[in-house]
Amino acid sequence: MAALAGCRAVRLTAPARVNSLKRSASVRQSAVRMAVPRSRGALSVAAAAKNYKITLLPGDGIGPEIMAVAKDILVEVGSQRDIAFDFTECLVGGAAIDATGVPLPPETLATCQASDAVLLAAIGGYKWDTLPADQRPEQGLLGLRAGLGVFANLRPANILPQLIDASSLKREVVEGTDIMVVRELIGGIYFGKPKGFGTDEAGNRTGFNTMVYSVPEIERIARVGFETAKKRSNRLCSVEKSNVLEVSQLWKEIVTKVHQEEYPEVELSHMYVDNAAMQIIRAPTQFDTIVTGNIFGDILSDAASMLTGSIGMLPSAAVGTDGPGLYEPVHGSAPDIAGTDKANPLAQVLSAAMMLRYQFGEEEAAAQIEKAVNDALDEGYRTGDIMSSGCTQVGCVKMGEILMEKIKA
Ligand SMILES: NC(=O)c1ccc[n+]([C@@H]2O[C@H](COP(=O)([O-])OP(=O)(O)OC[C@H]3O[C@@H](n4cnc5c(N)ncnc54)[C@H](O)[C@@H]3O)[C@@H](O)[C@H]2O)c1
Ligand SMILES: CC(C)[C@H](C(=O)O)[C@@H](O)C(=O)O
Ligand SMILES: [Mg+2]
Repeated sequence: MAALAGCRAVRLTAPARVNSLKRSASVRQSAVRMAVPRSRGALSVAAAAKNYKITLLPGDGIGPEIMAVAKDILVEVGSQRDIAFDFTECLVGGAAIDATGVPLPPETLATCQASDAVLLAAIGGYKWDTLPADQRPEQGLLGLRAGLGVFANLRPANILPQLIDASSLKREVVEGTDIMVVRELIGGIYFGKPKGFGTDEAGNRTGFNTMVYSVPEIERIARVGFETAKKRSNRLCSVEKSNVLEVSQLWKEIVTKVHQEEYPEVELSHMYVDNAAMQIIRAPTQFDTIVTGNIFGDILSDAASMLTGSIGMLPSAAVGTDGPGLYEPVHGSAPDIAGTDKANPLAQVLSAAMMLRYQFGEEEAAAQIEKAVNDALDEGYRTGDIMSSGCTQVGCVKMGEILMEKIKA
């Protein structure tokens, strides 16, 4: 491909297999029809049975360290399964600001939009913290989510038995936790207008944002919530603040309508967000699937992450009705440990597994990666954030090597 400013093509192709029939292009799938891959190409013969175009966005802080691990794992799994990945690395966030002056260069967005999936690490850091809000690295991430139309963010928080002792809560509280937060990702207070700074009648400076949702925006995320719940234990909890906010009153009304008209078989409950934050800590196993708005989902998914031992364990998938999804850890760029080889790469690696499963329907490849993670934990390997007594502490690079051994075994 032609070199784009801020983007670098890295072609990593699996060994040739002559005479193999293949879907020549990659497969995509929609948010709601996640289990049903849709072929975009005709049958033909080529080097690898499948070829997926992936944009890699290492970003800032620990991003490049954890992305390196995930990329190596993908290449190895791909070569074992006759899958070729065409990787293109692009700049986003602070790295893009430094190189181009903006957090989301047009080349980066165009490359992401033209790919089959986007794997992001994290953006942000101290260096850019003093920039005006509209020029910060975080705007790159918001622009990317909006530009890809990925309105549904699936953030699973399930406790792995090996990590129960790494949770800050008691074993009997967290054991059995398996929550899926379905967070609306491209609306609500993050994107509502008007927003900005002003002056009130008394001459005081003000800052303001608008939390707004339209009926179609609520309907589409509600459907993802119900579909997700149906594939799990058929229970959906809609979280809002309808005792105070009009936007939440509409949210509750529309979720209830979609339930009655389209998903009466799913058990629906409603909860105020402040209570939900408390209940997630008090008794997390009461939750199965949660559907909520942008900012509430941001906060609740960080809270849920600590049930599992560390935010360094939690992957996520952001999907729209069609086109490339965005796969990223729930955590940020962890500037406090960047460059020290202390980062836990597992959320990034598990995000790559989610990409294989949700975007491409590569269930076996995804499960192979998840098993490698499980095996490494079973053998007692831990990064610092999930360390418990009796385990072996390793850095990011070493954890990557251990995963690679498991994948190759
Ligand atoms: N999706 C994203 O790119 C994303 C998400 C959240 C925050 N951020 C940005 O990241 C920067 C730092 O934000 P923050 O400190 O509030 O949140 P953070 O998630 O980066 O870090 C919070 C704490 O968790 C630890 N941590 C996070 N990920 C870890 C990992 N993989 N392994 C080990 N420890 C890990 C960090 O060391 C830190 O102590 C900010 O600029 C913020 O805007 C980006
Ligand atoms: C960095 C920030 C814009 C982002 C968000 O608020 O969505 C982050 O906290 C997340 O959870 O992905
Ligand atoms: Mg967050």
